[in-house]
Amino acid sequence: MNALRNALMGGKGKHSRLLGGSAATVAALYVVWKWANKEEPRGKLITVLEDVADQEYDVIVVGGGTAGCVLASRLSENPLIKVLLLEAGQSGKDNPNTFIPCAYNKYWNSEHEWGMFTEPQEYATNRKVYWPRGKLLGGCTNMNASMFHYGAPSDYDEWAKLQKGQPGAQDWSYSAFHPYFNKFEKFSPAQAWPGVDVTLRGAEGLVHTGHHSYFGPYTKDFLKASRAAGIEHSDDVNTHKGTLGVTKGRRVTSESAYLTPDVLARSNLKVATGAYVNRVLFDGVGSSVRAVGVEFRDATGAVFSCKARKEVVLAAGAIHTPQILMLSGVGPADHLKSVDVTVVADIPGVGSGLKDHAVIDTRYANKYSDTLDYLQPKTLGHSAKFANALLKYQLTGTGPLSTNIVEAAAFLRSDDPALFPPEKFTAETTPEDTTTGEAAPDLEMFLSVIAYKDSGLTAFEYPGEYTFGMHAVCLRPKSSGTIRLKSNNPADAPLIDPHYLEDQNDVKTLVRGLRLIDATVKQEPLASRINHLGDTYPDLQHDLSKKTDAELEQFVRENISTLYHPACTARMAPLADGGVVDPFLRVHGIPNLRVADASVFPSIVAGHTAAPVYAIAEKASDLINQDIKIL
Ligand SMILES: Cc1cc2nc3c(=O)[nH]c(=O)nc-3n(C[C@H](O)[C@H](O)[C@H](O)COP(=O)(O)OP(=O)(O)OC[C@H]3O[C@@H](n4cnc5c(N)ncnc54)[C@H](O)[C@@H]3O)c2cc1C
Repeated sequence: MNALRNALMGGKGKHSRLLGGSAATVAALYVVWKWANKEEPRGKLITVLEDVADQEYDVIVVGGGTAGCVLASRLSENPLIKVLLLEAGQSGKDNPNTFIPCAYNKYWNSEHEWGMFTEPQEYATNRKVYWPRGKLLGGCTNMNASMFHYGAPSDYDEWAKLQKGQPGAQDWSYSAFHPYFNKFEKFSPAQAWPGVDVTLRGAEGLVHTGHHSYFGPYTKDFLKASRAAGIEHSDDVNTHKGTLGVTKGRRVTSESAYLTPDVLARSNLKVATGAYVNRVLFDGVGSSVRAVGVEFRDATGAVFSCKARKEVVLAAGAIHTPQILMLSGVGPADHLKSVDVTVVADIPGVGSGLKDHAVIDTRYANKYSDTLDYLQPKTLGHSAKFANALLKYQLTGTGPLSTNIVEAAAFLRSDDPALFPPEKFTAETTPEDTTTGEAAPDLEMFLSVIAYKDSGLTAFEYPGEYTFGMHAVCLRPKSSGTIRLKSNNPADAPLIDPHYLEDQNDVKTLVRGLRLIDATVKQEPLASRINHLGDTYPDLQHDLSKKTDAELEQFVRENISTLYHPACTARMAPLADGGVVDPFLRVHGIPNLRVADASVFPSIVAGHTAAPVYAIAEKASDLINQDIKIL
């Protein structure tokens, strides 16, 4: 109940007030009443850590996020395997910020979010960029934008190639890995989008996907304007060309999909929340080092441990997995020594190779009052609209609150001559081809149902009531960064340094993205939407076409933000190539320590990252089952 009240009234975040006005309060009370009458059983989550400490398990999974819930659920299907899942956060299942698709930014700066910022970014005017990450069962699937995307097939063929013939390498090629996407997915076709080939999509999985139930007029205009700008339409979310949002009205998280009450009732599975893992414990030296357990703490700092008979699997995400590895003595020896951590295995690639999708956000004043600015009410009119939307959502699970904020997106190539004709775009402004194949993108463009700045953390200057945002994403960044330890204290957040825009190619790609945004908003029917009263506001970008490339570059450097897709910090690759795990996801030299989350991406996919993480976790569960041989 508290969670619902916090969500509606804005929680702790300084810019997270969602509801205001008396009409909205009536609706909120109604929702509270409905809510009080429909709580589901929570299953057996363990919050007193003494209840799981000092015991032995076959497999300990560290981090109950996107991948961790899949692993715990799949591994415990075998009643003979005793599994422990340790998650720092709490359950997100009953939190309205989780299940209302558009409410995810209400988690920003809350107790359920890690609240991290990057180091000052040298090539981005020394700004620290906010990096929200879920601290909840289900991890970032509680707060992602629900855009469901397999990524380009050739991205996975590249993954296989980067393994350089190690055993198991070919199992990561798209044809071999694709069944794991199908395994987790349950796709619901929609009449309005007949172009999806359902035979390529999963039908029996636990994660429900489909076209979004809310699709506003501004998004229809975006699709028409995109076509007029030369972008081909695609009904299928999972080609390189076009994509539309996902779940129907209610968000699916890896917790809600995989840790159902039936799964939690299994006697061989324990799921502990509020458990912060400090480090992996080892036995042996040199080539005989084995993971034998983990040490963890509760919120008061009390320390516990437990033993792993067979394996420890790290699934703490692309920031915390390398942190835990390094705190455990697995990482670049020089760095570990510099923070007084005893080296167990010198693996230079740990925490290196960090990639993220950088995004540049632009803002437009909307002439019509149909965008969803009232999700962050500024006026009484907004509050009344919000109350209506809330009521509709509660009664039907549909309507504006079921938007995922980004209802459509385009995946493109920055060297496409149809979009960037050579007579207008010179060879020197053309980014190098960083894609994995002709049918793979390096640029994404999308429209948001409300304009925002800095992931919504800071307000922008424009007093008008209705806006929309346009955004461009660099999908194949050449810049690459690091996760490093600040100290050997596990409670210290790690140092995040993505080196945004260090490589000029990323800047060129984003400048092209801005040119494309400009060309698209100039097409009808989007062009007619723009309210020219906003032309003079510096925080709106109505004037992109008047800017030189140098000015656009400066705009990119001053405003770059994250699309929240960090990956590649414990890469699957040969040790000599900076790899951390082999194609069986085993840490090089420590065969019973695995990693299964976004850290292991050998290279960043040119798309959204949740789907490949689900698929990795499904595959990892099979790999572990095959190896530990408990029949
Ligand atoms: C705001 C936002 C929007 C996004 N939008 C999209 C989108 O629309 N589509 C898409 O495909 N992807 C999106 N993503 C990215 C996608 O959700 C992530 O790439 C993916 O969920 C990462 O999964 P993971 O298992 O690697 O990590 P996570 O899901 O982050 O899981 C890691 C888990 O480990 C826990 N943990 C960390 N440290 C410890 C510790 N020491 N002890 C115990 N537990 C620990 C965390 O609390 C967390 O639950 C978005 C992400 C965010 C944050």
